[in-house]
Amino acid sequence: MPLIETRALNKRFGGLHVTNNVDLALEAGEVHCLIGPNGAGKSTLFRLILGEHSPSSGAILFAGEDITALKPFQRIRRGMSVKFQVPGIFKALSVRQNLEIAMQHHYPPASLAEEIDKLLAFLNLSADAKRLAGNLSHGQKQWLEIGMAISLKPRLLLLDEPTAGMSPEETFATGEMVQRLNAEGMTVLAVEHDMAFVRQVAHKVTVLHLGRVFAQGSIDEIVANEEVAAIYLGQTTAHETAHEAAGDVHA
Ligand SMILES: Nc1ncnc2c1ncn2[C@@H]1O[C@H](COP(=O)(O)OP(=O)(O)OP(=O)(O)O)[C@@H](O)[C@H]1O
Repeated sequence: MPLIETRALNKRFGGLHVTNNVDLALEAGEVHCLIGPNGAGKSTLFRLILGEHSPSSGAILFAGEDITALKPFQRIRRGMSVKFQVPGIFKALSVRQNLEIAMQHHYPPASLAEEIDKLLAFLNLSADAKRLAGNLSHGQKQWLEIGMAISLKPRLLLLDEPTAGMSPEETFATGEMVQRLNAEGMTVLAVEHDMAFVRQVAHKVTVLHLGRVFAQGSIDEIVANEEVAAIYLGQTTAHETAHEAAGDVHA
């Protein structure tokens, strides 16, 4: 049984058909990346899964249970969590205080400090625990936000362009975090434009185009798909990436 599944999901904004009959299923333990050109409907699909939009028709199932009518907080309670692109951290508080706010009602006082220490280490933020969140680098702010999203140990983590604005090194470190979370059993759905990140983490890739599922498969299948290249990656990039995947350094 998939952990999260959309069935014939549709969303219309007036005359605009933004989500068109989308069937998407993630098995527990999967890292799945959602890609597609601007305006393809990625954010809308995300918000439907999270319950911030209600679909025009279709259903969403979480661990087999129909959650289509549930509010976002009810979905979060069942084990979903999201990190949006714009950090929602408290800039005037320290890194540690930010995590305390996210975690204080969910851990007994005796173990809270230790849990926060573990999370800080995971986020590569131990040395920055006392700094004001507003003074962190862009990448560190994103990691703190990821920390707040994973602090309650969700079963499904939704990431909206987690590496936007990051350096290649920060992007790679973020990919490692996702891999470690996944190794501990977390299922991850990420909207992402950075193909290096997608290649690093994705077990499966879905390409959305004009609100529909346009293609689905492994990253190698996706970059080798010429129709995908035509709508999204650009012919040259796709061919180069396909050659790289084949180990052809002269491409
Ligand atoms: N609340 C809304 N009302 C009307 N139209 C909307 C609304 N939200 C999104 N749209 C439209 O739906 C289409 C898909 O938008 P969406 O943001 O889901 O795409 P996206 O794939 O996430 O794009 P990007 O990569 O640029 O973020 C766009 O044409 C957008 O203008």
